[in-house]
Amino acid sequence: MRPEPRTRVDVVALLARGIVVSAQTHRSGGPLDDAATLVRLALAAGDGGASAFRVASAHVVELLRSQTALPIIGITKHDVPGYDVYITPTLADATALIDAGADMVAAQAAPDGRPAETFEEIARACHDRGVPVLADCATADEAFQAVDAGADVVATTMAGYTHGTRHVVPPALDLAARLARELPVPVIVEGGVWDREAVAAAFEAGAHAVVVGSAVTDPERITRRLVEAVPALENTPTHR
Ligand SMILES: CC(=O)N[C@H](C=O)[C@@H](O)[C@H](O)[C@H](O)COP(=O)(O)O
Repeated sequence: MRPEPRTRVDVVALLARGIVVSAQTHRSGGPLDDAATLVRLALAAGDGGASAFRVASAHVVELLRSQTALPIIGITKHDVPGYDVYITPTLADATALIDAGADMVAAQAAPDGRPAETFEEIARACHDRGVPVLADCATADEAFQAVDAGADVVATTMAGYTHGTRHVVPPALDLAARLARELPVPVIVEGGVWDREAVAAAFEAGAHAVVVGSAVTDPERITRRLVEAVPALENTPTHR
């Protein structure tokens, strides 16, 4: 369901004040590690009001594109030996996502370098195709550099997940608030949003949109969280 052509500005505007649902395989080889299943998860989230989707791999983008006109943020995830960057590390990854119909490409800010093209080169190539780029960042410095390199949007995705930010417990609302104050581009809160309070706090911090993944699309974690809340036997009321 290819939408009418959208400008970069249109795509960013379509995300405003929405919940973007990230439908990704959370465990490789798990029961949800299947493109058609992930697309159904995304579409169900769309029925619940998701304003856009974030999905991984050109194949999933293509399948989802055939069934929705809502904006799709595409990523690829793969390890590159010798580098920390794993979210859309190369231009070939970005190009494949655009060819598959992604409205926006998300790529990780990589302060320790990328295997081939720079973030700036990837952003320029996406812009040449009319596609905006989101920078998945861990720190304010990464976000500032990404914007200088052409990022249309920044997200707090990596805060708490890189060597230097292990102390951060997502959602990284302080980071989001600082970025919203200091950057000329919209800021997305992504990572660790599990409840309505976190959604409200993210928008309070100045978020343009909020990306929610596991809390919607990872039944293993959702279930484990509830299972862990079962009281120990001695605290359980006795039934006769
Ligand atoms: C750090 C990293 O690799 N984050 C990934 C980015 O695509 C996904 O694994 C997350 O699920 C996504 O960011 C949404 O976050 P949460 O699942 O916490 O709502």
